[in-house]
Amino acid sequence: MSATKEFTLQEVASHNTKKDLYMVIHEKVYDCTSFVDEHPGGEEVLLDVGGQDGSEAFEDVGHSDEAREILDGLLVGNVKRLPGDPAPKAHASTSSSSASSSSSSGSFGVGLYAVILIGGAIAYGAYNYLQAQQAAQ
Ligand code: HEM
Repeated sequence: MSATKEFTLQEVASHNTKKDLYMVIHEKVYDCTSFVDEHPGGEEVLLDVGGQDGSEAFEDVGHSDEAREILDGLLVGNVKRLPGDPAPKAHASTSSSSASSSSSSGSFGVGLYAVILIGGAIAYGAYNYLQAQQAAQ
């Protein structure tokens, strides 16, 4: 396997049909033609990103290690960025979105505790008040 071949984005973009399907994932070029019919997620999603950068789509699904091994087998080369080409897609989106979702669930947990504590304090205060009222009679 020659993984040293370089493809420009324009070259990758010309391989965008079911019978000839390349895609870029994390700056590497993969020939997915033989895999289209076998993809457990269906051929449609692969054709959608055919000839383009599928890094985000691939990572958003949270593919398994097995999927990454299959990907390794489809490698045909590296991306050659020319001046004026769009910058590589950031990989950070998955980690930042998971961080923000975990922090928001964290603050929900704190809010829940606050509601329980304040509710408890009010109930305790009301109980004491009623006791004092009864004692005064
Ligand atoms: C050549 C690149 C790709 C390979 C080798 C690949 C491989 C796989 C494999 C092996 C699975 C089974 C579950 C797993 O092991 O994670 C899977 C599931 C899936 N893939 Fe991909 N995939 C590729 C690209 C994509 C892209 C670009 C998308 C776009 C959204 C996608 C969407 C999905 C979805 C939605 C599933 C879940 C199917 C289900 O569980 O019903 N895949 N893929």
